[in-house]
Amino acid sequence: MSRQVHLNVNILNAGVFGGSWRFPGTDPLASFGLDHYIDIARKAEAARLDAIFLADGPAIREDLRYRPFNSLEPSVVLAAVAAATETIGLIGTLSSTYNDPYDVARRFATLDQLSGGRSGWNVVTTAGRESARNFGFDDEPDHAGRYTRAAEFVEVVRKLWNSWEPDALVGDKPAWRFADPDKIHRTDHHGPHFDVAGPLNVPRSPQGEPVVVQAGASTNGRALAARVGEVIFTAAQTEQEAAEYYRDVKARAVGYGRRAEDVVVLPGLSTVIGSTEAEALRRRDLLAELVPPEYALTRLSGQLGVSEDALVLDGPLPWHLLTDADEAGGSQTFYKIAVGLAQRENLTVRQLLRRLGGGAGHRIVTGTPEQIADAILDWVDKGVADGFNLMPDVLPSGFDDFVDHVVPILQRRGRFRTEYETTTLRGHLGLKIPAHTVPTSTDRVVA
Ligand SMILES: Cc1cc2nc3c(=O)[nH]c(=O)nc-3n(C[C@H](O)[C@H](O)[C@H](O)COP(=O)(O)O)c2cc1C
Repeated sequence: MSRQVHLNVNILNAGVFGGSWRFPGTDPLASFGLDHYIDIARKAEAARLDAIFLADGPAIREDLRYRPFNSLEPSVVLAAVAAATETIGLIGTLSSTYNDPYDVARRFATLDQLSGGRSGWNVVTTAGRESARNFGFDDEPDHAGRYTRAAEFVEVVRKLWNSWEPDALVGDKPAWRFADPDKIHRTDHHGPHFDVAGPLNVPRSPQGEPVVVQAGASTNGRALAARVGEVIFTAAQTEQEAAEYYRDVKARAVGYGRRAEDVVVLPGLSTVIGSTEAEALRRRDLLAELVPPEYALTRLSGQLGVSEDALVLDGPLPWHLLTDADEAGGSQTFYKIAVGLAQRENLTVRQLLRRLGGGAGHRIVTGTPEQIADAILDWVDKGVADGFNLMPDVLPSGFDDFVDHVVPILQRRGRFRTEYETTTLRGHLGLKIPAHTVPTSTDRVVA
C-alpha cells in the first residue's frame, strides 16, 4: 500500500501571508473569535485531517500597524475546539523558555483527558526579545541555553504525565522557586534543574499521553527533535533541504535508540490554489501586492538580525553583516531559509520579500488542485516528508479550496484516509502508545 500522507492545518490568523487579512472577502478580525477556529477545525475533521495546529509566541511581535495579529493562548482555544469536535487532533505550541513544566504538563494532560486522547504539545524555545521582556527578562536567553533548558523541560513534563507516585520529584536541585523574587535574575537562567513534586493525577488518556511535537531545525533544534520529538514541524524550501533534514533527524533518532517511524516529519506547506494555473498565479500576485512593504521589511530585518536601514530594496542582502546561521540568535531555521533563498536565486531584497510573502519562509506551492496534490505526493514518495503542516494562503477561503479540491484527489489516489480509523491523535499519526503509559496491574489508576 502506498504511503499515506499526514496532514495538519496550521490556523495562523487570517492566513500565512502578511497581507492575507486584506484579501477580498476575508474578515481581517475573524481570528480574534472562537468560530474561526471551530469552523476550520470542523472542516478539517470532515476532511479527515490528522490535526489542527496552533503556532504561538508569547508576545505581539508583529507590527500591528500593518497586520492584525492575535496572541490567543493556544491551550484555551484548543479546549474550546475540543468541545466542538470529536476526532481531529489538537496541537498547540507552548514555549519551554517562558513556561514551567508543571503548568505545561497539566494543560496538555487536561486537554488530552477531556478530548479523549487528541492533544499534542508543540515545544518551541521561542526567539525574540519581546517574549523575553514579557517574562521579566532583560533580553532573550542565548540560543544554546534555550535548547539546554528545553531538553530537560520535556523530560520533566513527560515524568509529570506519568507521575502516578506522590513524590514525582525530578532533578536534584531546587529550581528557581520564587523564594525571593528580587533575587531572581532570570536572564541568567540556563537549563535549571526543575524540582517538581506532586503528581498530576490525571487519569490515563486513551493515547497514553499527549504527543510531543517539536519545531526548530537548527543544529540544537535537530538534537532536541531526535531525542524527544514524535512529530517534527520543520521548514524546507527545496527537496534537497527537506531530504537532508529528514534523513538527519531520523538517523539521529535511531542514534538515541528510537525507530525512524517514531518520528513523523512534517514540513510547512503554504498553498495558493486556483482552478487554473493562471488563476492561481494571479492569486499569488495579489497576495504579494497585499503585503504592506513596511511590514515585510520589519519582519525580514528581525529574522536576519540586521537594521532595516541595511536592507536596500533593489540591492542584495547586506552579506557583510550576516553571520553564520549557527551564530544567529533568533530562529536559525528561518535565518538559513531566507539567506539560502537569496543566495540560490540571487535575489534582491525586494525580490526576497516577495518570495517570502511576509511569512517566515515556508515553501509556497501555487497551482491547480492537481498540481498541489502532485507536489504533496512528490516529497512523500521521495521519502523527504511524511506529510505537511498546511498553512493556507488565506483563512478560511484558502483552506476551503484545499479541502474541497485537493483532499478528494489524494483520496482518489488512495493516499489519504476517507474515514478515521482511530479516535486519538497518536492513532491518526501512526504513533505507538508509549510503553511506559500502558496501565499495568500495579498502576494506581485514578477511578
Ligand atoms: C517550522 C517552525 C515553526 C516554528 N514555530 C514557532 C512557534 O510557533 N513559536 C515560537 O516561539 N517559535 C517557533 N519556531 C522557532 C523555534 O522553535 C524557536 O523559536 C527557536 O528559538 C528557534 O529555533 P531554531 O533556531 O532551531 O530555528 C518555529 C521554528 C520552525 C522551524
